[in-house]
Amino acid sequence: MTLARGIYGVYDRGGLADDALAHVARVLAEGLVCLQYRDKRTDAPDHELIADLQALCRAHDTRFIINDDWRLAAEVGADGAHLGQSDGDIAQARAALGPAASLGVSCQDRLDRAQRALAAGADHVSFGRFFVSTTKPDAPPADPAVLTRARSLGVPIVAIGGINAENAASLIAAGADLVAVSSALFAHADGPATARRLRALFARG
Ligand SMILES: Cc1ncc(COP(=O)(O)OP(=O)(O)O)c(N)n1
Ligand SMILES: Cc1ncsc1CCOP(=O)(O)O
Ligand SMILES: [Mg+2]
Repeated sequence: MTLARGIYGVYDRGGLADDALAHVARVLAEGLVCLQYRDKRTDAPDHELIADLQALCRAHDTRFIINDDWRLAAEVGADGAHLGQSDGDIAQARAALGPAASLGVSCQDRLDRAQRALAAGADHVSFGRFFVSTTKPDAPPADPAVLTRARSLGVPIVAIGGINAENAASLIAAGADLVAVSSALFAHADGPATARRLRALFARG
């Protein structure tokens, strides 16, 4: 299913003091296209938390996406998965998740990676990081010009990395259809206000 333009939330387990579901609900109430569950702390998925997040997403008409592990995404009936360059086989993921699933792939600043991902079955591609990220400090930097070049691919383009309400406009202007945001939404008390401001950027067209 094609992702609409807007906010792509990344709920990162490691960045949160606790699993503040009430905060997540307030952010979702501002209108997110999708929410990714990302947990780099353990290989053992927290099924209770996943179920809670999934239920919140359903209630807010937000697609629920699992990072790294397409098997887990299939097992819990998520709406999709996000795979990095070494997170498994994209064609296998598409076959397991079905044609309606949202399947995204990280391409850093490489259009050739995006082309390969789309040929293998991805339906959207992600570039970045564009700004310094506390969530993934070692992510390699990318130039926003890649977003403009990626428009030629004709699929939803996601930008990620250190994005907040102050710096997102430049990435949207460069060609991003979605901004993937973690800490500015989920590790700060003003996350709901940030979501409101980000949405307003997309409403401008
Ligand atoms: C929307 C989105 N884009 C990129 C990433 C990064 O994925 P990856 O390169 O596999 O790194 P990890 O997030 O797994 O550390 C992402 N998660 N989401
Ligand atoms: C997963 C990931 N991949 C590149 S940057 C990043 C982290 C995004 O989180 P934040 O919005 O807090 O920088
Ligand atoms: Mg990954």
